[in-house]
Amino acid sequence: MSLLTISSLYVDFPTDDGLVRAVNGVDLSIAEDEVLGLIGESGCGKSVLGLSIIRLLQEDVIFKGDILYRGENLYLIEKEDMRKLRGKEIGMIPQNPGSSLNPVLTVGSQIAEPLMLHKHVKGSLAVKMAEKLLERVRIGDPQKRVKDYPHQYSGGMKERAVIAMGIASEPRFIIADEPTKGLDVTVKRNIVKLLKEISEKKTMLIITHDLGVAEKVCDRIAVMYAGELVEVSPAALMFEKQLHPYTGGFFNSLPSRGLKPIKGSSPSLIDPPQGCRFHPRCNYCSDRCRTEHPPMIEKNGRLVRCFLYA
Ligand SMILES: Nc1ncnc2c1ncn2[C@@H]1O[C@H](COP(=O)(O)OP(=O)(O)OP(=O)(O)O)[C@@H](O)[C@H]1O
Ligand code: NI
Repeated sequence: MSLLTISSLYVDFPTDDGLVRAVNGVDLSIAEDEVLGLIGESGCGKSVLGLSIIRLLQEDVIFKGDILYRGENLYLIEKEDMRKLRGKEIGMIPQNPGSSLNPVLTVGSQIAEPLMLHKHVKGSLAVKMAEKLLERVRIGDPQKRVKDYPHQYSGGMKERAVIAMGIASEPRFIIADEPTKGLDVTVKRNIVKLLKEISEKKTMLIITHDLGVAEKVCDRIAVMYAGELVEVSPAALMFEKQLHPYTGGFFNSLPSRGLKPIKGSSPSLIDPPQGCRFHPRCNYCSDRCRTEHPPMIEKNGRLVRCFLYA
Protein backbone atom coordinates (compact mmCIF):
# COMPACT_ATOMS: atom_id res chain seq x y z
CA MET A 1 0.00 0.00 0.00
CA SER A 2 1.38 3.38 -0.81
CA LEU A 3 1.51 5.93 1.96
CA LEU A 4 1.92 8.85 -0.41
CA THR A 5 0.71 9.16 -3.99
CA ILE A 6 1.56 12.14 -6.14
CA SER A 7 -0.26 12.36 -9.47
CA SER A 8 0.17 14.77 -12.36
CA LEU A 9 1.86 17.36 -10.21
CA TYR A 10 2.68 20.71 -11.82
CA VAL A 11 4.21 23.63 -9.93
CA ASP A 12 4.86 26.95 -11.68
CA PHE A 13 6.34 30.13 -10.21
CA PRO A 14 5.27 33.40 -11.80
CA THR A 15 8.35 35.62 -12.25
CA ASP A 16 9.14 38.81 -14.17
CA ASP A 17 10.79 36.70 -16.86
CA GLY A 18 7.86 34.34 -17.22
CA LEU A 19 6.55 31.16 -15.64
CA VAL A 20 9.21 28.97 -14.07
CA ARG A 21 7.92 25.45 -14.52
CA ALA A 22 9.66 23.86 -11.58
CA VAL A 23 7.70 20.60 -11.45
CA ASN A 24 6.20 19.26 -14.64
CA GLY A 25 3.82 16.33 -14.54
CA VAL A 26 5.33 14.27 -11.76
CA ASP A 27 3.73 10.93 -10.81
CA LEU A 28 5.28 9.19 -7.84
CA SER A 29 4.22 6.95 -4.97
CA ILE A 30 6.01 6.01 -1.80
CA ALA A 31 5.09 2.77 -0.11
CA GLU A 32 4.77 2.39 3.64
CA ASP A 33 8.25 1.82 5.16
CA GLU A 34 9.95 2.62 1.90
CA VAL A 35 12.91 4.99 1.65
CA LEU A 36 12.81 6.83 -1.63
CA GLY A 37 15.76 8.89 -2.86
CA LEU A 38 15.18 11.87 -5.12
CA ILE A 39 18.29 12.85 -7.07
CA GLY A 40 19.19 15.24 -9.87
CA GLU A 41 21.32 18.30 -10.47
CA SER A 42 20.83 21.67 -8.84
CA GLY A 43 17.65 23.51 -9.84
CA CYS A 44 15.81 20.50 -11.32
CA GLY A 45 12.89 20.84 -8.86
CA LYS A 46 13.68 18.42 -6.03
CA SER A 47 13.09 20.81 -3.14
CA VAL A 48 9.97 22.26 -4.76
CA LEU A 49 8.59 18.72 -5.04
CA GLY A 50 9.41 18.09 -1.37
CA LEU A 51 7.83 21.35 -0.24
CA SER A 52 4.71 20.67 -2.35
CA ILE A 53 4.03 17.56 -0.30
CA ILE A 54 3.88 19.50 2.95
CA ARG A 55 2.21 22.52 1.36
CA LEU A 56 4.99 24.90 2.22
CA LEU A 57 5.20 26.64 -1.13
CA GLN A 58 4.66 30.38 -1.38
CA GLU A 59 1.07 31.57 -1.83
CA ASP A 60 1.31 32.86 -5.41
CA VAL A 61 2.52 29.56 -6.82
CA ILE A 62 0.45 27.88 -9.55
CA PHE A 63 -0.24 24.36 -8.42
CA LYS A 64 -1.98 21.50 -10.19
CA GLY A 65 -2.29 17.84 -9.33
CA ASP A 66 -3.15 15.55 -6.46
CA ILE A 67 -1.13 14.55 -3.46
CA LEU A 68 -2.74 11.80 -1.41
CA TYR A 69 -1.39 10.93 2.01
CA ARG A 70 -2.98 7.78 3.44
CA GLY A 71 -5.76 8.28 0.94
CA GLU A 72 -6.43 11.87 1.93
CA ASN A 73 -5.90 14.70 -0.54
CA LEU A 74 -3.50 17.09 1.18
CA TYR A 75 -4.69 19.99 -0.96
CA LEU A 76 -8.31 19.59 0.09
CA ILE A 77 -7.82 19.65 3.84
CA GLU A 78 -7.98 22.80 5.96
CA LYS A 79 -4.78 24.78 6.53
CA GLU A 80 -5.01 24.13 10.24
CA ASP A 81 -5.29 20.36 9.74
CA MET A 82 -2.33 20.50 7.39
CA ARG A 83 -0.31 22.28 10.05
CA LYS A 84 -1.15 19.55 12.54
CA LEU A 85 -0.27 16.84 10.05
CA ARG A 86 3.07 18.54 9.41
CA GLY A 87 3.97 18.40 13.04
CA LYS A 88 2.71 14.96 13.90
CA GLU A 89 2.58 12.74 10.86
CA ILE A 90 5.04 14.24 8.42
CA GLY A 91 8.43 15.37 9.69
CA MET A 92 10.71 17.68 7.77
CA ILE A 93 14.49 17.80 7.90
CA PRO A 94 15.09 21.02 5.97
CA GLN A 95 17.92 21.97 3.64
CA ASN A 96 20.59 24.19 5.29
CA PRO A 97 20.34 23.50 9.04
CA GLY A 98 22.38 26.68 9.59
CA SER A 99 19.59 28.89 8.33
CA SER A 100 16.66 26.85 9.63
CA LEU A 101 17.82 26.96 13.25
CA ASN A 102 16.89 30.16 15.05
CA PRO A 103 20.12 31.78 16.30
CA VAL A 104 18.53 33.46 19.33
CA LEU A 105 16.89 30.33 20.81
CA THR A 106 18.65 27.39 22.42
CA VAL A 107 18.71 24.20 20.39
CA GLY A 108 16.80 22.46 23.18
CA SER A 109 13.93 24.93 23.15
CA GLN A 110 13.65 24.65 19.37
CA ILE A 111 13.34 20.88 19.61
CA ALA A 112 10.95 21.18 22.56
CA GLU A 113 8.62 23.71 20.95
CA PRO A 114 6.83 21.38 18.52
CA LEU A 115 6.56 18.77 21.26
CA MET A 116 4.70 21.23 23.44
CA LEU A 117 2.55 22.30 20.52
CA HIS A 118 1.64 18.94 19.01
CA LYS A 119 2.01 16.50 21.82
CA HIS A 120 0.80 18.88 24.55
CA VAL A 121 3.87 18.12 26.60
CA LYS A 122 4.71 20.54 29.45
CA GLY A 123 7.83 22.72 29.20
CA SER A 124 10.13 20.91 31.61
CA LEU A 125 9.23 17.49 30.24
CA ALA A 126 9.67 18.74 26.67
CA VAL A 127 13.22 19.84 27.49
CA LYS A 128 13.92 16.39 28.96
CA MET A 129 12.56 14.87 25.75
CA ALA A 130 14.76 17.23 23.72
CA GLU A 131 17.73 15.93 25.70
CA LYS A 132 16.75 12.35 24.89
CA LEU A 133 16.43 13.26 21.22
CA LEU A 134 19.90 14.81 21.19
CA GLU A 135 21.15 11.59 22.68
CA ARG A 136 19.33 9.61 20.02
CA VAL A 137 21.00 11.57 17.23
CA ARG A 138 24.32 10.95 19.01
CA ILE A 139 25.13 14.41 20.27
CA GLY A 140 27.56 13.98 23.16
CA ASP A 141 26.79 15.52 26.56
CA PRO A 142 23.12 16.19 25.72
CA GLN A 143 22.34 17.68 29.15
CA LYS A 144 24.73 20.50 28.48
CA ARG A 145 24.20 20.71 24.72
CA VAL A 146 20.45 21.12 25.03
CA LYS A 147 21.12 24.57 26.52
CA ASP A 148 23.53 25.64 23.78
CA TYR A 149 22.71 28.10 21.02
CA PRO A 150 23.10 27.00 17.37
CA HIS A 151 26.40 28.92 16.91
CA GLN A 152 27.96 26.70 19.58
CA TYR A 153 27.29 23.67 17.39
CA SER A 154 29.54 22.41 14.58
CA GLY A 155 28.07 21.82 11.09
CA GLY A 156 27.58 18.12 11.77
CA MET A 157 25.90 18.82 15.11
CA LYS A 158 23.52 21.32 13.51
CA GLU A 159 22.53 18.64 11.00
CA ARG A 160 21.96 16.22 13.88
CA ALA A 161 19.90 18.88 15.65
CA VAL A 162 17.57 19.39 12.68
CA ILE A 163 17.29 15.63 12.33
CA ALA A 164 16.26 15.53 15.99
CA MET A 165 13.63 18.18 15.24
CA GLY A 166 12.41 16.20 12.25
CA ILE A 167 11.89 13.02 14.26
CA ALA A 168 10.77 14.68 17.51
CA SER A 169 7.07 13.96 17.23
CA GLU A 170 7.67 10.44 15.92
CA PRO A 171 6.24 11.15 12.47
CA ARG A 172 5.34 8.25 10.22
CA PHE A 173 6.80 9.95 7.16
CA ILE A 174 9.94 12.10 6.96
CA ILE A 175 11.16 14.34 4.18
CA ALA A 176 14.89 15.11 4.38
CA ASP A 177 16.30 17.72 2.00
CA GLU A 178 20.05 17.35 1.36
CA PRO A 179 20.84 16.03 4.82
CA THR A 180 24.58 15.65 4.09
CA LYS A 181 25.23 18.81 2.10
CA GLY A 182 28.40 20.67 3.04
CA LEU A 183 29.59 18.13 5.59
CA ASP A 184 33.09 16.68 5.48
CA VAL A 185 33.62 13.01 4.75
CA THR A 186 33.76 11.64 8.29
CA VAL A 187 30.83 13.68 9.54
CA LYS A 188 28.88 12.68 6.45
CA ARG A 189 29.56 9.01 7.10
CA ASN A 190 28.12 9.34 10.60
CA ILE A 191 25.05 11.22 9.40
CA VAL A 192 24.46 8.49 6.79
CA LYS A 193 24.62 5.92 9.59
CA LEU A 194 22.11 7.92 11.59
CA LEU A 195 19.74 8.31 8.63
CA LYS A 196 19.99 4.59 7.98
CA GLU A 197 19.08 3.89 11.59
CA ILE A 198 16.11 6.27 11.51
CA SER A 199 14.93 4.93 8.17
CA GLU A 200 14.58 1.38 9.52
CA LYS A 201 11.25 2.27 11.08
CA LYS A 202 10.02 5.11 8.88
CA THR A 203 8.84 5.98 5.44
CA MET A 204 11.21 8.58 4.03
CA LEU A 205 11.80 10.82 1.06
CA ILE A 206 15.46 11.77 0.92
CA ILE A 207 16.46 14.52 -1.48
CA THR A 208 20.16 14.27 -2.17
CA HIS A 209 23.09 14.91 -4.48
CA ASP A 210 25.03 12.29 -2.67
CA LEU A 211 25.15 8.86 -4.26
CA GLY A 212 26.61 7.45 -1.04
CA VAL A 213 23.40 8.39 0.78
CA ALA A 214 21.27 7.09 -2.08
CA GLU A 215 23.08 3.77 -2.16
CA LYS A 216 23.32 3.16 1.57
CA VAL A 217 19.95 4.42 2.73
CA CYS A 218 17.43 4.32 -0.14
CA ASP A 219 15.36 1.38 -1.36
CA ARG A 220 14.32 3.09 -4.58
CA ILE A 221 15.59 6.10 -6.46
CA ALA A 222 13.78 8.66 -8.58
CA VAL A 223 15.87 10.80 -10.92
CA MET A 224 14.63 14.28 -11.80
CA TYR A 225 15.70 16.38 -14.77
CA ALA A 226 14.36 19.85 -15.57
CA GLY A 227 11.17 19.40 -13.55
CA GLU A 228 10.41 15.86 -14.73
CA LEU A 229 11.13 12.39 -13.48
CA VAL A 230 13.26 10.59 -16.04
CA GLU A 231 13.97 7.31 -14.25
CA VAL A 232 12.56 5.48 -11.21
CA SER A 233 14.10 2.24 -10.12
CA PRO A 234 15.11 0.04 -7.18
CA ALA A 235 18.38 1.49 -5.88
CA ALA A 236 20.42 -1.69 -6.31
CA LEU A 237 19.42 -1.99 -9.97
CA MET A 238 20.16 1.66 -10.68
CA PHE A 239 23.62 1.38 -9.20
CA GLU A 240 24.24 -1.68 -11.34
CA LYS A 241 23.04 -0.02 -14.53
CA GLN A 242 21.61 3.42 -15.22
CA LEU A 243 18.99 3.27 -17.97
CA HIS A 244 18.42 6.92 -18.84
CA PRO A 245 21.38 8.69 -20.49
CA TYR A 246 20.92 11.51 -17.99
CA THR A 247 21.11 9.15 -15.03
CA GLY A 248 24.36 7.71 -16.40
CA GLY A 249 25.73 11.20 -16.96
CA PHE A 250 24.67 12.36 -13.51
CA PHE A 251 26.33 9.38 -11.81
CA ASN A 252 29.57 9.96 -13.74
CA SER A 253 29.57 13.69 -12.96
CA LEU A 254 29.81 13.11 -9.23
CA PRO A 255 33.10 13.09 -7.34
CA SER A 256 32.67 9.47 -6.29
CA ARG A 257 32.44 8.41 -9.95
CA GLY A 258 35.11 10.36 -11.74
CA LEU A 259 33.78 13.94 -11.95
CA LYS A 260 33.06 13.81 -15.68
CA PRO A 261 30.58 16.63 -16.28
CA ILE A 262 27.64 16.21 -18.67
CA LYS A 263 28.16 18.44 -21.72
CA GLY A 264 26.12 21.63 -21.88
CA SER A 265 24.17 23.08 -18.99
CA SER A 266 20.81 22.50 -17.35
CA PRO A 267 17.99 24.03 -19.39
CA SER A 268 15.85 27.01 -18.54
CA LEU A 269 12.65 26.01 -16.78
CA ILE A 270 10.89 28.99 -18.36
CA ASP A 271 11.46 27.77 -21.89
CA PRO A 272 12.62 24.15 -21.71
CA PRO A 273 13.74 22.24 -24.85
CA GLN A 274 11.06 20.68 -27.07
CA GLY A 275 10.83 16.92 -27.29
CA CYS A 276 12.94 15.20 -24.67
CA ARG A 277 14.20 17.86 -22.29
CA PHE A 278 17.59 16.22 -22.14
CA HIS A 279 18.08 15.92 -25.91
CA PRO A 280 20.48 18.88 -26.40
CA ARG A 281 22.93 17.24 -23.97
CA CYS A 282 22.38 13.62 -24.91
CA ASN A 283 24.89 11.44 -26.79
CA TYR A 284 22.09 9.17 -28.01
CA CYS A 285 19.81 11.87 -29.39
CA SER A 286 17.80 10.98 -32.52
CA ASP A 287 15.37 13.07 -34.60
CA ARG A 288 12.44 11.78 -32.64
CA CYS A 289 13.98 13.04 -29.37
CA ARG A 290 14.04 16.60 -30.75
CA THR A 291 10.34 16.75 -31.51
CA GLU A 292 8.48 14.18 -29.46
CA HIS A 293 8.21 14.17 -25.69
CA PRO A 294 8.98 10.66 -24.39
CA PRO A 295 6.47 9.11 -21.98
CA MET A 296 7.55 7.02 -18.97
CA ILE A 297 8.23 3.54 -20.26
CA GLU A 298 8.19 0.46 -18.08
CA LYS A 299 11.24 -1.73 -18.48
CA ASN A 300 11.75 -4.79 -16.26
CA GLY A 301 10.07 -3.25 -13.24
CA ARG A 302 11.83 0.06 -13.77
CA LEU A 303 10.55 3.30 -15.27
CA VAL A 304 12.48 5.31 -17.81
CA ARG A 305 11.55 8.31 -19.95
CA CYS A 306 13.63 7.63 -23.05
CA PHE A 307 12.96 6.45 -26.60
CA LEU A 308 15.98 4.11 -26.40
CA TYR A 309 13.61 1.77 -24.58
CA ALA A 310 10.45 2.32 -26.57
N1 LIG B 1 10.07 31.00 -5.16
C1 LIG B 1 10.52 30.76 -6.38
N2 LIG B 1 10.33 31.64 -7.38
C2 LIG B 1 10.80 31.41 -8.62
N3 LIG B 1 11.49 30.31 -8.96
C3 LIG B 1 11.72 29.41 -8.01
C4 LIG B 1 11.26 29.58 -6.65
N4 LIG B 1 11.64 28.51 -5.93
C5 LIG B 1 12.31 27.71 -6.78
N5 LIG B 1 12.36 28.24 -8.02
C6 LIG B 1 12.97 27.65 -9.21
O1 LIG B 1 12.46 26.34 -9.36
C7 LIG B 1 13.47 25.48 -9.81
C8 LIG B 1 13.59 24.29 -8.90
O2 LIG B 1 14.14 24.69 -7.65
P1 LIG B 1 14.48 23.67 -6.52
O3 LIG B 1 14.88 24.46 -5.32
O4 LIG B 1 13.37 22.70 -6.35
O5 LIG B 1 15.75 22.91 -7.10
P2 LIG B 1 16.56 21.70 -6.45
O6 LIG B 1 16.48 20.57 -7.38
O7 LIG B 1 16.10 21.48 -5.05
O8 LIG B 1 18.05 22.29 -6.47
P3 LIG B 1 19.21 22.22 -5.35
O9 LIG B 1 19.84 20.87 -5.54
O10 LIG B 1 20.13 23.32 -5.75
O11 LIG B 1 18.59 22.40 -4.01
C9 LIG B 1 14.75 26.30 -9.90
O12 LIG B 1 14.94 26.66 -11.22
C10 LIG B 1 14.48 27.49 -9.05
O13 LIG B 1 15.16 28.61 -9.52
NI1 NI C 1 16.96 21.75 -3.22
